[in-house]
Amino acid sequence: MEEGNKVMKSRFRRVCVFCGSSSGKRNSYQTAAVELGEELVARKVNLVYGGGSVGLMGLVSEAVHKGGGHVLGIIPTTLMGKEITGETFGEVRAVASMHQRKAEMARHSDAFIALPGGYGTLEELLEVIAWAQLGIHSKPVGLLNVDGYYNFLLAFIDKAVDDGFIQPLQRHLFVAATNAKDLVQKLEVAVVADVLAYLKLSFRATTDSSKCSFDQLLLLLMCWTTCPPLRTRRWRSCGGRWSRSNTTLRCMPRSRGSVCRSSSGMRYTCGEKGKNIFGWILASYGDIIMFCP
Ligand SMILES: C/C(=C\CNc1ncnc2c1ncn2[C@@H]1O[C@H](COP(=O)(O)O)[C@@H](O)[C@H]1O)CO
Repeated sequence: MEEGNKVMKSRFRRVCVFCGSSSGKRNSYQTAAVELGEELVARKVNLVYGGGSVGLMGLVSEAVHKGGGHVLGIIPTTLMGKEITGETFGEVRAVASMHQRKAEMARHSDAFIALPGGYGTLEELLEVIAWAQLGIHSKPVGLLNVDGYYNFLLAFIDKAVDDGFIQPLQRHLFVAATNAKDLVQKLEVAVVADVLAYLKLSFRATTDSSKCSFDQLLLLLMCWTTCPPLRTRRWRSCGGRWSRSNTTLRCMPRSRGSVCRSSSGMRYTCGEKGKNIFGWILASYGDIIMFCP
C-alpha cells in the first residue's frame, strides 16, 4: 500500500472475514467483497475465513487468492461436502465442530471484518465483539456497512447503549465504515479496547489534564509503537513547551485556543482535545475514541 511515496506495511498478518454464504441481492455487496479482498492483497494481509466458495465468501477468498495472498479456510467436517460449500481457494483446515472453527478462526487472525451476511455472519461478528468485551482477545473488529446494510444493527446497538445494556465506551469495541479502504485504515489505527478503557478512566481521574502519569505515558507509547500508521504521521507543533518532573510530563501550550494540525489534515485546538500531545494521539484515533479530559 502506498501513502505518498512510502510503502506502508500493515500491522496485520492475517485478517478474518465473516460474510454471507449467499451473495445478496445487490451488486454492491458482491463488489464490496471483491474490493475487500483486493485491499487485503494491497496491504499484503492474508485471509482467514469460514472456507467454502459460496456467496460473498467465495468472492472475497477468490480475490485474495488471485491477488497472491494466502487464504486459510477453516471448516467443520460436517460442512466439508463440496455440494455445500463449493470448491475452496487456498488452504483448507478441517475442524470437528462449529465452536472449534470459530476458536481457530480467531486464533489465526490479527483482526476481524464482517461484510454483509445472514445469521452466521451476525453470530460470528457479535461473538468476537462480546469476546473483546470480556477480554478474551484484544484484536480490532470492523463492520463493513455496505450500502447501509447494517444501519439497523448500528441503530439497535445505539439503543442498547441508551437503555443501559452496553456501556458507552464499549460501543467502540468495533469500528465501521462504508468501504473497504476506509475500514481497513480504521482498523490499522484501532487500539485495544482494554487499554483505551483504562486510559480513559485514568485520564478522567487526573485532576490536571495537562499532566500525564508514567503508566499513562507507557500505555500511550505502547499504542504508538504497535500502530505504524500513527508513527508515520508527522505532527506539527503548536508551540507547546515540554517540561519533566519525576513522574509527569507536562506540555504547556503557548496559548489556549491555538490550532494544531496533523499531517492528515485533522485540526485540534489547544485547551480542548489537544491539551497535550497525548490528547492529540488519542484524538487521532478519530471515531474510535474521542478523548475529552
Ligand atoms: C447452508 C448453506 C451453505 C453453508 N455453507 C457454508 N460454508 C462455509 N461456511 C459457512 C457456511 N454457512 C455459514 N458459514 C459460516 O457463517 C458465515 C456465513 O453465514 P451466513 O448465515 O450466510 O451469513 C460465514 O462467515 C461462515 O463462517 C447453503 O445455504
